[in-house]
Amino acid sequence: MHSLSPSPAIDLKSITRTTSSPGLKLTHHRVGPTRFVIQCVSRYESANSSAAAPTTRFNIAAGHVGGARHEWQSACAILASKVVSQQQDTEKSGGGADGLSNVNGHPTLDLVPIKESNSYAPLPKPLSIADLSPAPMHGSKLRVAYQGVPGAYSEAAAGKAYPNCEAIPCDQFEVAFQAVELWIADRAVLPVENSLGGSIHRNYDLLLRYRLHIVGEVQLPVHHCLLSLPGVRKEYLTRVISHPQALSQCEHTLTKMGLNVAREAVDDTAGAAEYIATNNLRDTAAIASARAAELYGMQILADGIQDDSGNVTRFVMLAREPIIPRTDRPFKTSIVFAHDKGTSVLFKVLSAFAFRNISLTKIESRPHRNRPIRLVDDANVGTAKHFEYMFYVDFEASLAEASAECLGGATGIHVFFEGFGELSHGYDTMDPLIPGRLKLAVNGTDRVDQVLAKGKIVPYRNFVGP
Ligand SMILES: O=C(O)C(=O)C[C@]1(C(=O)O)C=C[C@@H](O)C=C1
Repeated sequence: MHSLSPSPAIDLKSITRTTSSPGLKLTHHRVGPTRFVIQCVSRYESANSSAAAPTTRFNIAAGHVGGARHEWQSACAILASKVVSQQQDTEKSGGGADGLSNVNGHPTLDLVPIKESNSYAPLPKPLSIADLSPAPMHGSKLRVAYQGVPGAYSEAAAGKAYPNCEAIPCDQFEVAFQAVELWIADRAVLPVENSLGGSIHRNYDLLLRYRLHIVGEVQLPVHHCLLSLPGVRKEYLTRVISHPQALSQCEHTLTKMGLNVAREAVDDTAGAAEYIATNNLRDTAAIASARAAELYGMQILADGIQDDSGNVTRFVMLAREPIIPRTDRPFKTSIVFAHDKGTSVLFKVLSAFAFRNISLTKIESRPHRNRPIRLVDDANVGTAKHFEYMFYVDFEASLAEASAECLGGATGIHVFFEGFGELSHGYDTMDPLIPGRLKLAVNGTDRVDQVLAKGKIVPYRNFVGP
């Protein structure tokens, strides 16, 4: 599996255009093969080095839920100035233009002409009021980032969440977060859990690192197919590749089909199909959607191979701005907290919800990044007694409702965040209280708002079923 770790910051480096893989034989022409690739530098933040680490490709093929590629080009207007300034930095530092003008063998998309070193650098385009509105910046379509390539379930989820949007594929979850933060995309739609495979922890962790807000959710029934190159029979297969969630969602069915062959994890389901088509692999099958079969010229060897016909994935819709909590319709709210007394007081915290008749719809725990282990002998040193966690809780109430608003105040328990990771990317604990931040009280005496501004709250839009 291709992943970024540990938590690199990604800077835009260049924008290039590629054409479809030469080996790929498409049997149709629905998807134009041009793809824009934003190349990023992953800056690994270690104590002794801020050196640029290996580059990360940021794939953006425009508009597969709708929208034309040239619109994407204009959508990059603001980014273009950043690209150019970074190019010039590189040139100044002796890096030359090679790495930028020829990335992975692909010619650069010259969005902005590169000037001679003695000419004026292009000034950044000033933001206009339109740039600051939550509406799409360029053109009429909302641009929605998702992880994967066209044909991925996440692309379908983006289309379900925002019909007629321009879906923007990203090669990693983190890139989708970055795309929204950098205004390349207006929204991101990312999976957080599946009814068979469980939570997608990576996205829970990323929610804490980035300043995006959950503004809604969609549920997508996931119907898997087993795909191979045309003419390939099941008996020829030595390997099945797919996204790890998809592999786990089909495990029993594959075994029942007698496919006791190697399983290999790749970044996304449709990417697995694309990989097989590109490399003409006749011994490998992919688990992916029927749409991926169509896009990459694959045959469907078996349909509906998920272990449970009710296989559903829940995706969150992310935006730069939170929605304002209201009471005119049912709301769902999501919070994440750690407790200074540790995990042992979890029951007390949760009882605050029970006392107010607020239903919890999900609780998820993740390791506490800053204090993963609590030492609890007399001096609070010595033997590790238990692990510490952060808790993600979804509950059915709007923060505008009195019951939820006074939630923290009534717990009498000090619930707070201790800065998570890089504050520049995560939540600034010194931020003033803004709508959408949890108001939790501290033992009745402290200034509630100030302390509770440390809590992160991400309200959902009204929850509507699948
Ligand atoms: O690979 C894809 O097609 C995805 O959209 C990713 C993903 C996931 O991350 O869980 C989404 C839905 C399915 O459950 C399987 C995979």
